[in-house]
Amino acid sequence: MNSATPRDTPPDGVPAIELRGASKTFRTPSGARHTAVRDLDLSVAQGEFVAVVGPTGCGKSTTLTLVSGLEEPSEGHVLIGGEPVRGIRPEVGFVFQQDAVFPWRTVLSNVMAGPRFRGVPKAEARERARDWLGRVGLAAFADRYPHQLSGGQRKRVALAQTFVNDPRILLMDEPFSALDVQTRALMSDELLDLWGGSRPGAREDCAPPASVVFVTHDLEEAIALADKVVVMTAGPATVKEIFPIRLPRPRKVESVRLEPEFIDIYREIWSSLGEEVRITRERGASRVA
Ligand SMILES: Nc1ncnc2c1ncn2[C@@H]1O[C@H](COP(=O)(O)OP(=O)(O)OP(=O)(O)O)[C@@H](O)[C@H]1O
Repeated sequence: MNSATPRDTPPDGVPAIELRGASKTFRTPSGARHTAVRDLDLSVAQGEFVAVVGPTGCGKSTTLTLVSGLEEPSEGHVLIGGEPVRGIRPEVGFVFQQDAVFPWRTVLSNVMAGPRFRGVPKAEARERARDWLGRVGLAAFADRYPHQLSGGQRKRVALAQTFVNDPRILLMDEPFSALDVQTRALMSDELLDLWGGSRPGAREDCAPPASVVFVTHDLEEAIALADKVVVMTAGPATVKEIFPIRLPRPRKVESVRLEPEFIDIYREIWSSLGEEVRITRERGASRVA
């Protein structure tokens, strides 16, 4: 990460993100109440990479929305660095499935937009944007417009757009799910490089890595990327089980998934997750019937 903007990190031992008994109930258009998340306890340590998996519609995105400050919990607490979340915070970065680009701006201008919005002078913002475009392999594409890029290249722009702001917290909601399988694996490796490039011992001049919450439907992706995998229950979501992933880093997703240890942990997590997927399917079937 860019060492030009040192970030405030919470004191040692304070979790980067904490949800305590968090619940979220929405009012639907018909006026009914729908609980998306209930009594959720989750803690993400500083610099930790946490993947969240759960059946479709269970409440994973809602959980991210609570951490982002876009929504407030109906009950319970959401803390960042030990402080209650009130609104969107500048140290939080997002990457979603959809691209969040200005179609009328060049790639460089899109990557500069975040720092400019945060008050960074134009020349410095341009220099930082160029640096990050280089790191994501798009130095030669700075003057292109988003529609002139492939899906994988647009995702790289999204990563540059996010990392250029030096986020302390990184929230990712199925960021690679629209990509083909090979591009997806490549992007996962690139994400790990960008995130872990500043891990202690790797580059001592840089800030510690961001704390990541990565929502995905893909259990292989979750295990390959994360330090721990959180399995959510069928909706309303709460934490069912947490599995530490002790596969060594640095990892390459295509090779790590062939390790016997990977296959063992996959089986173990799937026996927990599969049950929730079945419950969700059965509910869907009984609603249709
Ligand atoms: N603003 C809202 N108003 C009403 N209901 C909502 C709102 N946002 C989400 N929901 C409902 O809350 C539940 C959880 O939604 P959420 O998007 O968090 O699930 P998810 O696990 O991310 O789903 P998926 O895996 O399909 O992406 C769903 O039933 C959804 O319809």
